[in-house]
Amino acid sequence: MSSNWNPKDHLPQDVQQSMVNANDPLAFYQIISRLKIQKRTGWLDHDINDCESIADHMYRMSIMSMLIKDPQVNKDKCVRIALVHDMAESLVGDITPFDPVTKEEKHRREWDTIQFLCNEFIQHYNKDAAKEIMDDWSAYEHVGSLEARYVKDIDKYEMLVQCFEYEKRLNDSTKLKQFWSAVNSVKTQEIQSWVQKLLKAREEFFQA
Ligand SMILES: Nc1nc2c(ncn2[C@H]2C[C@H](O)[C@@H](COP(=O)(O)O)O2)c(=O)[nH]1
Ligand SMILES: [Mn+2]
Repeated sequence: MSSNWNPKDHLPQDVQQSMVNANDPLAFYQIISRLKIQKRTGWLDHDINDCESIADHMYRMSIMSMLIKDPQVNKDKCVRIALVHDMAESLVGDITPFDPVTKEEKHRREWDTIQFLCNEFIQHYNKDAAKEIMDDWSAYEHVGSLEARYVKDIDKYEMLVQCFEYEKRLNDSTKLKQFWSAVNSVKTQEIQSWVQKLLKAREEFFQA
């Protein structure tokens, strides 16, 4: 059953729709600044309070996308998809698979939010950019292209690299074990090869 959750109710205090100015994209930039501040819930739920932000996660994903070797893949498209895929979390927040929000409700909130950002903010300044961002976000959400498939895999891989970094800091290979089930979600051969190398590095670290 969907709630009455609405993106308009979650705008930052200093940003209102009334501030939208066709010649100034500032209001949108103030909304997405939330991504730089909002920490990733999965780590907070495991008491890692000085953890990465949503923007940190998307930044490293975009760099990882630049290193894809598969000649069939448009890497620039992957970089774009990586940079927009969690943009709706600026208003929705970072919902984990363990939060009491159904997949359908999470999708509805994120879909309503990306539409809101594109139609009520970005479009007034740059119509083409609004369409491109909407298309790139939708490609990720529906895994609508080979590029989206790679970015879905890199989303999980980046999380696992971050997980290993926290495990090394804590010198603990059990506290964050839950995250490693994501290994099975990685479908492309190239990113799966990155995952296997990561698993080997983790095994060696905790065997030493
Ligand atoms: N507690 C867990 N949290 C998890 C797990 N897998 C992902 N997550 C977290 C990571 C993010 O905070 C959030 C969603 O990430 P997206 O990049 O997909 O938006 O969910 C897990 O196994 N356990
Ligand atoms: Mn993500």
